[in-house]
Amino acid sequence: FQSFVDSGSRYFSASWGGIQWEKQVRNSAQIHRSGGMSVLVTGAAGFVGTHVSLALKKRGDGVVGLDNFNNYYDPSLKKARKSLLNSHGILVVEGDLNDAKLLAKLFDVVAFTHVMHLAAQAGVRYAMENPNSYVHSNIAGLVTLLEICKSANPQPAVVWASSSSVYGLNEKVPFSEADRTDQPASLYAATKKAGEEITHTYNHIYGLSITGLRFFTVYGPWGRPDMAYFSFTRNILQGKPITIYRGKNRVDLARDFTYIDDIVKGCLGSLDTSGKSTGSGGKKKGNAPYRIFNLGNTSPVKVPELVNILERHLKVKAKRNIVDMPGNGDVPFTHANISLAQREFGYKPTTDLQTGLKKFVRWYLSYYGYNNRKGLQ
Ligand SMILES: NC(=O)c1ccc[n+]([C@@H]2O[C@H](COP(=O)([O-])OP(=O)(O)OC[C@H]3O[C@@H](n4cnc5c(N)ncnc54)[C@H](O)[C@@H]3O)[C@@H](O)[C@H]2O)c1
Ligand SMILES: O=C(O)[C@H]1O[C@H](OP(=O)(O)OP(=O)(O)OC[C@H]2O[C@@H](n3ccc(=O)[nH]c3=O)[C@H](O)[C@@H]2O)[C@H](O)[C@@H](O)[C@@H]1O
Repeated sequence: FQSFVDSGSRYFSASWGGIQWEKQVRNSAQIHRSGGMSVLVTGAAGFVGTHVSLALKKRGDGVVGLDNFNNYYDPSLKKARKSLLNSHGILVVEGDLNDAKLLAKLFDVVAFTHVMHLAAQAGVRYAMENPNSYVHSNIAGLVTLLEICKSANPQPAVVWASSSSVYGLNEKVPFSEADRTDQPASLYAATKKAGEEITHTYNHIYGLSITGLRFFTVYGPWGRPDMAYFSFTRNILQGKPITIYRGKNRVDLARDFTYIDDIVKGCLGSLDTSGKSTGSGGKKKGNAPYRIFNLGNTSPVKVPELVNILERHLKVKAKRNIVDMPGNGDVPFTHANISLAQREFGYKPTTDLQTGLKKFVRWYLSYYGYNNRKGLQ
């Protein structure tokens, strides 16, 4: 097959199909532990997708990845993550969520027990530049995927990434799952909130087991170059200034930065407790779980403090340019109440920002070849 799909910002082609391809898909989905699961991981070449795929494979679950390798940020980093996954026996199929034929084919080849849906247009501020990419991946792509899941026989359980940004202008802290989420501050947040409601209808009408995870600003090795901790590191090392946003009345912005390994544990815990979908072939036969969990660190840190920590690890002073928050969709602070996830599957983050950034910096220096330069070890 040759499929041509609109990935939001460009057209590209991806080859799939054929006996050889099907064999590769089946091999990758093979389960190597009793009671294991076969998981379709969307966004597998992304930051979180790579880590979750590796963790699933490591414990003996079958994993097939899907990613469109779009150019929102450097696709060569996505290709490098794909190579890492390949070296662990994980196939990443190149294709778009909106390619219903490809998705149907994947479900023909493998009876996936679970879908870990992480593919999305991420990033809060980019929504002002390219709003349609959010509609394409986070709304249209989500519906295409759910349509396939609903009709699959057996139906998989779906665990997917929502976002802490759904709390929007909510001022009650810490953020709890029962709090208001009807005042989004960005189109990104609005599409994630829409995702929570769209998935609810598929749970209600078709009996799909749904778990939405509200991740709080995730960071770590193999991370996303568009995020502050990553772009600050790049600029500090290159001697370029960094821009630090400041809130109303000169109040520092703060985030509940959460280390990737803690997020991975939360994803696996969610998959393990997701229960079963109850429908088959598009018909509901009983009620299935619909759950939403915060996955944060419960320990917010101000952005200037994030920069202090990076300076210490990099042993380089940042050139700080402090400006008022430009009304670009950012919220002033985030802070997760994680008691629900703690109760349901023992979620307990263990990595503080200092420790997590050390691991990130070590990876960054090695990946970008800084290790042989003086003063950076
Ligand atoms: N990293 C965070 O801080 C954070 C916080 C909250 C929520 N999230 C959510 O978690 C998920 C993973 O985020 P991430 O940080 O790994 O982002 P990421 O951009 O690194 O990963 C997403 C991957 O999805 C792929 N993708 C995008 N649109 C696609 C489409 N239409 N079809 C197929 N593939 C597509 C991209 O190529 C990318 O590799 C996303 O849903 C994101 O919105 C992330
Ligand atoms: O938790 C979430 O739901 C969101 O977390 C991050 O969004 P954000 O918290 O904005 O993460 P960064 O882009 O890394 O920004 C972190 C902080 O640094 C600030 N910042 C960012 C960029 C910059 O140049 N300067 C700056 O001060 C931001 O205002 C924010 O307070 C991810 O980018 C989103 O995809 C995700 O959905």
